[in-house]
Amino acid sequence: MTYIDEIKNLVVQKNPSEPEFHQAVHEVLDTLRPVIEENEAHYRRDAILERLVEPDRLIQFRVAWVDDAGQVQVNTGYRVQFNNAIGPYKGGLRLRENVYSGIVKFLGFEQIFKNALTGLPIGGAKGGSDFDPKGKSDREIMAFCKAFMSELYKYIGPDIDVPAGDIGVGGREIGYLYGQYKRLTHRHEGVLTGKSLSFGGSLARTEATGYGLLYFADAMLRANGLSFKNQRVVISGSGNVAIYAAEKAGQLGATVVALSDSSGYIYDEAGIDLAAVKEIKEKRYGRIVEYLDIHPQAQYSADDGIWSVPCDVALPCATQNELNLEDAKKLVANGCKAVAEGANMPTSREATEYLQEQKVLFAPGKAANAGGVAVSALEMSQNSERQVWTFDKVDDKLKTIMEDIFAKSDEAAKRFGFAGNYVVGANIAGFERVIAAMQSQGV
Ligand SMILES: NC(=O)C1=CN([C@@H]2O[C@H](COP(=O)(O)OP(=O)(O)OC[C@H]3O[C@@H](n4cnc5c(N)ncnc54)[C@H](O)[C@@H]3O)[C@@H](O)[C@H]2O)C=CC1
Ligand SMILES: O=C(O)CCC(=O)C(=O)O
Repeated sequence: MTYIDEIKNLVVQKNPSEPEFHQAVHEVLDTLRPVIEENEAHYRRDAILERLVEPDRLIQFRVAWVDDAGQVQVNTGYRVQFNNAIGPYKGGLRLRENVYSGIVKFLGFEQIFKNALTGLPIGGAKGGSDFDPKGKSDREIMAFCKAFMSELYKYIGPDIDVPAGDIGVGGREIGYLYGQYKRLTHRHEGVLTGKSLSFGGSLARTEATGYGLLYFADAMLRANGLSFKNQRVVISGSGNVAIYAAEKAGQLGATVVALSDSSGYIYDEAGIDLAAVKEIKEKRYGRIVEYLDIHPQAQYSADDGIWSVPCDVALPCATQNELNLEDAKKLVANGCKAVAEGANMPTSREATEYLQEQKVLFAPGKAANAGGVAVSALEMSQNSERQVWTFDKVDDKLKTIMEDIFAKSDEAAKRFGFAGNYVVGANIAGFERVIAAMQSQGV
């Protein structure tokens, strides 16, 4: 059995019933074959892969809070501090009913490579809870966030572990979490990113993941003789990543015709009115179907069929495994030329392989959505120097970082004979940086 196959089996055996974690590890390890085969003897001696797939620690805790009816509710909180070879642990917090250790571990594992690709000093982590924010009052959200931070604060710090947002965690939640951290520790410091501009947030962090996705996708299109000009774009989700991906797509000359949420999708042939979506999602915390109240000419489908909408470029920006083989076949049949992942692992492995076989350009999430965490690292820099940079300064740096990630992924793919396979390129480029740091620091 090869070293890689041994480790794949080990991960399944040691982490039973965690299919998302297995999926993320298997996909990465399989693409690393050429590097691992070249260095197998000393990687085995140093147990490099065994160390890479075993988190430094997984913290799990009870979160008890009181709902509006006076009933005590109990959720489970998690933080996986996966690997800090490159810098302090860094990665978001997800609030969603399906969060459990397998989701947190898959996200934390992906985050190691993503953060390495940014070139900035940040290690990999992720966390969250099975709390479902849908339909909760503002007071309930605050009560939950305070209870969550009352335990998490013991394990984090600006040079230890710096959480941020992910699904269900935006500026409002980061504010409540930060307030509780400050109350408990008596310290005003850069312990979270994605903060409001009024207390240490960075300009352009809100836009960063979506804008960064478009900077990466644009670099990929241009390298292949294409561009966003006059292209039809379909984007899943309508949260932070999707909204700002749509905004930048419009600025690059494309027309976004569809967006979704977990209940269904809207299709607007004239191009989605983003101001309306922002009003519904960022202010009212409403559902995407409400778009029809403002634009009755648009169509709404209460299903997950968004990938049947014809497009030139597809940007999955909602959640893991939301684009499967059947969806990929529909995209190809409709002439889709490129898929770029704004979400983490949104495309199933079979769908990814099918798209690549069909010569659809494919940008993997851990490279293409790294703009959010990259600007989070820039927020940490601003907090450390007690400075606030302009929007343009942060946005320029973001663009440079994303173009650099594309160049690194492209170069690594070519170096190992996989030109144009950005999945292989991104995994190898991220792996090389993490392994170099781990080896320099000994066991
Ligand atoms: N916020 C960030 O900076 C970053 C987020 N990501 C990833 O991007 C994805 C989206 O995150 P955010 O936009 O931050 O979260 P969000 O909570 O702001 O938005 C998530 C959106 O996806 C929709 N959604 C969830 N499940 C769905 C489904 N099965 N089908 C269709 N829509 C669905 C929700 O209704 C919501 O509109 C996640 O995979 C996250 O891990 C990746 C990098 C950074
Ligand atoms: O900004 C951050 O630290 C985390 C972003 C994140 O969770 C992600 O890249 O998936």
